[in-house]
Amino acid sequence: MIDTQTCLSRHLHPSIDISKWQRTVDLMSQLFDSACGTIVQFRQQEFNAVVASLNEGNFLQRDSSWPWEMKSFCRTIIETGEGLYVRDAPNEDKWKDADPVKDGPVRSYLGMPITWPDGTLFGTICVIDTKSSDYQSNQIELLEQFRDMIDADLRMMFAYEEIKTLALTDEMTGVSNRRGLKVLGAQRIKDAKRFGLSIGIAYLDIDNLKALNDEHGHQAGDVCISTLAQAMKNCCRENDIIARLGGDEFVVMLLTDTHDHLQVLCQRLENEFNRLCSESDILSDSGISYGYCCRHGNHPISLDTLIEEADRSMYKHKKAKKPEQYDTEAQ
Ligand SMILES: Nc1nc2c(ncn2[C@@H]2O[C@H](COP(=O)(O)OP(=O)(O)OP(=O)(O)O)[C@@H](O)[C@H]2O)c(=O)[nH]1
Repeated sequence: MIDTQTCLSRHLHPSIDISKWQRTVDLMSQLFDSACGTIVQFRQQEFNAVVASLNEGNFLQRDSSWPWEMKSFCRTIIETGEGLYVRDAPNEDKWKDADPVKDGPVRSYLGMPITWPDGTLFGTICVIDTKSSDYQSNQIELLEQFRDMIDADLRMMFAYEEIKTLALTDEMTGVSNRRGLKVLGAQRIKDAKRFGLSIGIAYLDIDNLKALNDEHGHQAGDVCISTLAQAMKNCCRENDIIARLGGDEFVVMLLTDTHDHLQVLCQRLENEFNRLCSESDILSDSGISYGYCCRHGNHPISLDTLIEEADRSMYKHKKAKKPEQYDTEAQ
């Protein structure tokens, strides 16, 4: 999901062509013969100009901000959710004492609300001038067209994030899938190096899931898999990456400063899984095997190698639990 509180002028979104927004506001100032065309985001009690027209004489710059508390035209649009046209602000009782008029150059304002696809307000698109104005209805319609274009871009941004989430998330459990782990994990490896920490991988595998499927049906197996995901969500920190690699195999990737931390975490995960399973008749005999590995961020190592190592460590644990089965298989 998209964070609608992210400042778009400082954190450009890959789905948005900001040069198109810039061209739009430049055109606005030309077509309205105005001092300023701008697209403004409202977030965290603050207004921020995502783009501002580059014409000479524009008093507003990209990334300029002003607070909600200030009496501003954009604030009125956010409060009412409707467009606003003020032709001659110094001569209108309601506007003559507004800060941009009283202490600033603003004489005329035409603005419309821009809406996120979930219905909340993104901000405004506006034409601001240092002289009074008398725009015609087709000019107002033109601004509505520009507004619709920006609304459509925001819909695209939502869709992009939704598709990205779907591509990187395991549908059944809501944790990352293997692709998600690769994308998020690459950043964690960089972080480990930068902060002088170690990367830890814990590898978890459900015991005897096949038998559970055979005895109680595939749905019971699904519940068991989801229960392990839940146990991991309950025990891990927000910054840890939880991923389902496939089937009944999961990993947690985390930054840590001690190897011992991983043993403690795995033990906690096992206890939590057992606790959740003990609440269900079908899952009461379920268990997990785990293994882990840890490498300092300064030692270049691939995520795949770390996962393989943690998998081998898990395999040892599993083999120790049921040596007969694994020794027979090896022969
Ligand atoms: N219900 C369910 N079963 C799955 C899913 N994905 C994989 N499985 C089954 O989970 C089983 C996992 O196999 P293994 O890990 O090799 O075997 P296991 O029975 O868990 O035995 P050990 O790991 O040796 O303890 C297989 O029978 C798969 O068919 C799933 O999404 N849902």
